[in-house]
Amino acid sequence: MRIGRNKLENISHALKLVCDAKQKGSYLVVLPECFNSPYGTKYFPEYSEKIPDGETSLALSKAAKDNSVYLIGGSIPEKSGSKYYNTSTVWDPQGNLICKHQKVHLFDINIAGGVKFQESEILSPGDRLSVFNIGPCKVGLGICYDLRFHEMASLYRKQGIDLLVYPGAFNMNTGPLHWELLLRSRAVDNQVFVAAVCGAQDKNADYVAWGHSMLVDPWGKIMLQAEFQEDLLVGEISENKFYDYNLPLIFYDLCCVA
Ligand SMILES: NC(=O)CC(=O)C(=O)O
Repeated sequence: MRIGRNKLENISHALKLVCDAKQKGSYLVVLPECFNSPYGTKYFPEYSEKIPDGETSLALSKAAKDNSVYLIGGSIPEKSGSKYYNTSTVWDPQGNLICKHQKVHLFDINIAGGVKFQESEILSPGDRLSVFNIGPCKVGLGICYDLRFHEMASLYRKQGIDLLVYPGAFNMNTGPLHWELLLRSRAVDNQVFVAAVCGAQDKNADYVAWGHSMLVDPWGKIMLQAEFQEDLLVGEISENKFYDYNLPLIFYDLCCVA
């Protein structure tokens, strides 16, 4: 998804994409990290909202209900009391909030000659895992930098999740080297599907996102991949996928008892 400076335009554009995704047969729709705001700590207070009473939450709830889909609303800057969080909300097809994940690992990075970013100068970290069910499919939720921490994915696996979802915003320094590597690693480590959704590239933004949203199967195979620009990817995951490969099935059983 393209993300600009106009919050209302970002929200209404996201709603249109949810509708398009439904038209293409989607049952679960995922938006990128910080989809209502430019990604930058100087923007977070102005674009932040209370959850679930803010305008973005209300719009997401209505979009989930109108389109009868499960909707992972990427993330938005959340204001809660005197604190700010980077927060993802999940809505069921009736428009109810069924899960909320506050980014646990804040993105503090300083690459010489490259990206410098310090989420912790504004944001507070979340302190818990976030799991929800879509019928028999159990989903674990993380946000961007969370995906670097294999321990977190492994804790999700121990809870029996089938799918890990990461709204994200990797950048032009870390994206080319680490995005695909980490997503495929989390999938293979844990024998689960991994879906990660990154905002589209805008070369004029302060923070230039990597794009390349991706769906990976439990064998580490890339099922779907976007490029730099906005795109709508629709894929199907099913338990039968495990039976495509003999070895992972054995590994899957081992993971279950580990
Ligand atoms: N934006 C993030 O939270 C993480 C990221 O861009 C990276 O790890 O690289």
